[in-house]
Amino acid sequence: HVWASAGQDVTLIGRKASGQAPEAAHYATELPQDTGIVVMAVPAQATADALATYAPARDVPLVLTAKGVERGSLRLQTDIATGWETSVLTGPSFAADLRLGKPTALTLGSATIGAAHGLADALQSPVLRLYPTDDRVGAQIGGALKNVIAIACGAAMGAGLGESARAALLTRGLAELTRLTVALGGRAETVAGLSGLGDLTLTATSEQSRNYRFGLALGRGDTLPAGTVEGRVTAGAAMALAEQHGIDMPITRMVAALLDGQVTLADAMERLLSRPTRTE
Ligand SMILES: NC(=O)C1=CN([C@@H]2O[C@H](COP(=O)(O)OP(=O)(O)OC[C@H]3O[C@@H](n4cnc5c(N)ncnc54)[C@H](O)[C@@H]3O)[C@@H](O)[C@H]2O)C=CC1
Ligand SMILES: O=C(CO)COP(=O)(O)O
Repeated sequence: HVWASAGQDVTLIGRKASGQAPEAAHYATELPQDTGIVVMAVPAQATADALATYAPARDVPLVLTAKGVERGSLRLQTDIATGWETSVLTGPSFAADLRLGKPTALTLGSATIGAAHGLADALQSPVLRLYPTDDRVGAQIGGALKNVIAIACGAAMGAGLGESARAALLTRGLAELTRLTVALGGRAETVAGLSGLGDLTLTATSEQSRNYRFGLALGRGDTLPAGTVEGRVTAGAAMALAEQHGIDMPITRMVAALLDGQVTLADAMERLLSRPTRTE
């Protein structure tokens, strides 16, 4: 019951009942009868389990914040949360910035634009500006795939390939996000917004990002950091989705192969650079 806004009572699900960290008190371990909006903040691979454990489907809005594609099933987050009125809150935001009250702008994606406007009004604040959309697919593909591209950008920087190479990976990575979004029924204009370009820019250039730091360590040959690095699983899952839909995603494919140990970083970069050129 944190984050009460516009008269709505918001329940936050995002910590296992056994988690005893100081902030555990902010998280619910069961849904109160009178909840108005449920916000879920668990890793993408834990969404199905967290919903089954803590949140039986209700006739209230559920807002998902996880950024990733489910391993095996290849489901987007909204396809996991069936039985709910599901929305996604996504875009460029480090939790640490939000916590300090620093200004942030995000995308709020719902099944209808009316629902998205209603939730945006309820959840936004003077420092949290929300842009409604009814393109949940585009918003989710941007959020999920930017983590994979951020790993590639971190790896390039860690390997000393330079900022020009990073800019190339970021831009061609954006083209991959766009192709997959359109193939899955989303809109290219969504990818050009906060949930795609915005989040990719943040994540692929900032050492605050866990995905970028993971890539940096990979590129430097350092010990890989532990903790939540969503792009690790999503690289393979997104590649499988791309294959299902006949989409070319060379950077994502190289990250997936690198993480699977099928190629070295030097091989991956060489293969990317030696691809036949085509019109941009
Ligand atoms: N940290 C950030 O700045 C941002 C994170 N996100 C996304 O939010 C999602 C969660 O990220 P973080 O909160 O940073 O991860 P985290 O790893 O810091 O925290 C995840 C929390 O989920 C809990 N959890 C794990 N499995 C669970 C389950 N089955 N049931 C209930 N709770 C469970 C854990 O106890 C932990 O407290 C990720 O998909 C991430 O990409 C999105 C925007 C910003
Ligand atoms: O999603 C995020 C920023 O928008 C957080 O990124 P990381 O998970 O890479 O830290």
